[in-house]
Amino acid sequence: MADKTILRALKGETLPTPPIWMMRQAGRYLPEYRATRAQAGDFLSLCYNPELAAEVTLQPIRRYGFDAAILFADILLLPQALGADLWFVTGEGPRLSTVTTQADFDVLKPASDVHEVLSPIYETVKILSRELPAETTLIGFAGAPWTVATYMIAGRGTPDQGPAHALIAENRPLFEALLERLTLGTIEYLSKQIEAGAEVVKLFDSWAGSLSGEDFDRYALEPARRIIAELKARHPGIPVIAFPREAGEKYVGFAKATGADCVALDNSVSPEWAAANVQIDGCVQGNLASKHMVTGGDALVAETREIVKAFSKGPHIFNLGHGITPDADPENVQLMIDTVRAGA
Ligand SMILES: Cc1c2[nH]c(c1CCC(=O)O)Cc1[nH]c(c(CCC(=O)O)c1C)Cc1[nH]c(c(CCC(=O)O)c1C)Cc1[nH]c(c(C)c1CCC(=O)O)C2
Repeated sequence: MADKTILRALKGETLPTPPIWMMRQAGRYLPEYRATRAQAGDFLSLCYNPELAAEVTLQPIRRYGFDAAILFADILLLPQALGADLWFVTGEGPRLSTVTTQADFDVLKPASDVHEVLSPIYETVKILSRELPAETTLIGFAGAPWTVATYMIAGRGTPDQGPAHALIAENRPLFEALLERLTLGTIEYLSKQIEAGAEVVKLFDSWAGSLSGEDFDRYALEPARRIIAELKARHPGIPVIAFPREAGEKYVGFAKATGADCVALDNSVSPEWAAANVQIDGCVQGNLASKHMVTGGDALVAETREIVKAFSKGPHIFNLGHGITPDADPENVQLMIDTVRAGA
């Protein structure tokens, strides 16, 4: 069988129509997701139930025929596997026990111990690799160490990642020890996802944009480089997508410096700029503003066409610039897909 379209794009092939999938494609905007989540009880129970997690992963594939499915899980399961407490407050978001002192750090488990908690996730991957259509690529993922550290240090999401920056200023060795534990844990976690059947893995560094200068290189770029090098040593040829969200100018050269096969772009950079400055090095993914999934109409169509056209001279995977939101209209998703597949 010819390679799946996403794998071809990741190898650097320019396709007549870009393959497409969507961040958070299994999510609350879909009535079938809300029904399965209710059946599971709550979000974390859904993540740790392999049958139901596989079911929600498959829902957007059945409804839309996306070219890729992304494993249904969360970036905060790794801290939980390292021993942090994790819970979700409805309407607010995640809460974790915090790591701000050496004593907090000392109770965390070693990276090699994460599999006990995470084994249901590997089971979900196994189910999916059996049940997905032959043409659909299975993407595994993890949070990048910096982004996961920001949640572990603050115990919640923060607008400016202030607590993590404060820890860097006050106790850099402790911050770096936490980042190191997360780097090793991420390698373990993604390695097992690949062994279970993930064909591509993606590193989500949602808060990379709050790092600047040398801190960006040390805490966003360098951990990504190490994780990618180790994964490729263990699993030769495994493609990796890196998403240093809101990296701006730092998107330039990021793939070369880290060994990533593809850089995912948020919608704060224009597709014309990114084609000239980032896609020259290889595959890019992105970058339609997710607000169009709420507002739809002519603006959605025009913007989608512009992105397809801007990236048409090189390898491109169509996606949003960030996750789809719960208030999105499922019909707008169909309109985006139809527009991409109709060509620019
Ligand atoms: C920062 C972050 C998290 N999780 C994730 C990130 C990085 C990407 C990003 O910036 O969006 C990544 C993530 N979260 C989820 C996935 C599954 C795969 C996918 O569909 O893309 C992925 C890849 C499911 C989820 N993760 C979460 C949901 C919603 C939970 C629900 O059903 O109530 C889903 C579908 C919950 C979650 N999980 C997290 C937050 C802040 C929240 C609450 C915010 C919200 O409610 O949207 C942490």
